[in-house]
Amino acid sequence: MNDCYNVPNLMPFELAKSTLLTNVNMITETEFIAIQDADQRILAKPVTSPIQVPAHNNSAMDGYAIRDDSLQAGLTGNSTPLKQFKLVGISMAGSPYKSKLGGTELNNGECIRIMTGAVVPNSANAVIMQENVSSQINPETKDKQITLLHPTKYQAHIRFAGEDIQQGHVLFDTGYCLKAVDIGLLSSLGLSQIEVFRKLKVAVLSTGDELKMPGQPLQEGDIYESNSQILIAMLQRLNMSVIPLGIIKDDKTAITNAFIKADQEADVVISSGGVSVGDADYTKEVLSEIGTVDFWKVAIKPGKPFAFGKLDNSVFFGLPGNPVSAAVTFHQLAVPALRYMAGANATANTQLNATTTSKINKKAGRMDFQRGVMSVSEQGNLQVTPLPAQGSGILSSISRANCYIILAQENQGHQAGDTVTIELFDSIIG
Ligand SMILES: Nc1nc2c(c(=O)[nH]1)N[C@H]1C(S)=C(S)[C@@H](COP(=O)(O)OP(=O)(O)OC[C@H]3O[C@@H](n4cnc5c(N)ncnc54)[C@H](O)[C@@H]3O)O[C@H]1N2
Ligand code: MOO
Repeated sequence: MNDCYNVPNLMPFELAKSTLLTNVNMITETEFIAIQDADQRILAKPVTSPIQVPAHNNSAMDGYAIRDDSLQAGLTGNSTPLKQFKLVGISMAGSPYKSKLGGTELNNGECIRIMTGAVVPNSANAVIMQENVSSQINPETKDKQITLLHPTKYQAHIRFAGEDIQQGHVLFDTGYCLKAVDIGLLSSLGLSQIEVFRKLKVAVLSTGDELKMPGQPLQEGDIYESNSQILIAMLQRLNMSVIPLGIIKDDKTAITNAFIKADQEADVVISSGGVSVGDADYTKEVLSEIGTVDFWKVAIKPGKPFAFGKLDNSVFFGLPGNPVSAAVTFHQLAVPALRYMAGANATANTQLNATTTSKINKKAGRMDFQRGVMSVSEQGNLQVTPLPAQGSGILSSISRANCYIILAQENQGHQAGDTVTIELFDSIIG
């Protein structure tokens, strides 16, 4: 029975997480990059808008910009239907209206043809969709004119200069992690480069004599390596520079040499396996000999034998070998620290209440991150189905999950129908 209730010296999860954050440093080096390369990069300086957006009043519709001095703010439908306007010119996107004499404004009773996005003259006080007018030649003056088929509102369909972003406005603070639409926003401000923190360099290695890379034949007792594949994928989603160091044998000298090499190349070294108390578990021993162990063993399940420490130049995370334990400890403990080191603002994953559809087994002693499938019941309520296989070696179970069921350290399980806390998988693990 692997019951750790009576095992002393297990650090509570929240304390482990906060200890990690207070024992790592944020990188200071920054670089200028093209905005096309800025997705998921972390800002090293706030971004302030150099211009106002939109730069000019412009039309939200294809149609006609009119000047009707009887239109007023706050009144609706106050332009008489069948009112007529003399057509004096055209404003296209990128080519504003100019009269034959070079004027850019309208007189009362005049209109121009206008396209979506084209500059609206300051003197115009509404844009009319072309579907809502008829156009004809004035029989007396022979001028081209339009007739409004419906009343219009004051300033209808005009997008105003600066209504999106004011010049000088701080759009993003230091530590903001840019996403795809933000790149478009930066481009809309005319910014071609931004200053970001350089990428964090993270070395990943797996320890274990039994481990083989996919593609190699398995001898008796061997298994295919999976932890580093999970970690590398998550690090890539975090947009960090990964240094893959492969599989290291359960040999103290080999592990020592691998840790020293990793420390020379990376800001962070992450190993998995060999961190428990078995005869071939050298991770913690080597860490204490060539670096320091800040803490070892956390009161969480899966992932109890998690080690955190420092090497000469880098921070060290020793993850347990069981694949689910490695994935969960990386996600729950290492990721917040890595994000902080990379310069990113803290984020919290979404936690919700849900009804469990089946019994949840749990002994007091360690905080559980059970794996579940969140869904919406026929009645429209949030529910969670705990996955039947919660073993820390069962990868297929976490692969099917879309959330954690979070059970506090002293919690002793639940009956079907109870309300539990779930945490939705984020884009790093999910
Ligand atoms: N006497 C005790 N034994 C164990 C304890 C304990 O407290 N006392 N803790 C258990 C818990 S909890 C965990 S978690 C594991 C963690 O052990 P290690 O970190 O030393 O991991 P290993 O023994 O090296 O491997 C465990 C398991 O995982 C497989 N593995 C390892 N690396 C990989 C990899 N890269 N890819 C896929 N699978 C991997 C390995 O073959 C083992 O099956 O210790 C318990 N024991
Ligand atoms: O219970 Mo271990 O912590 O298997 O992951």
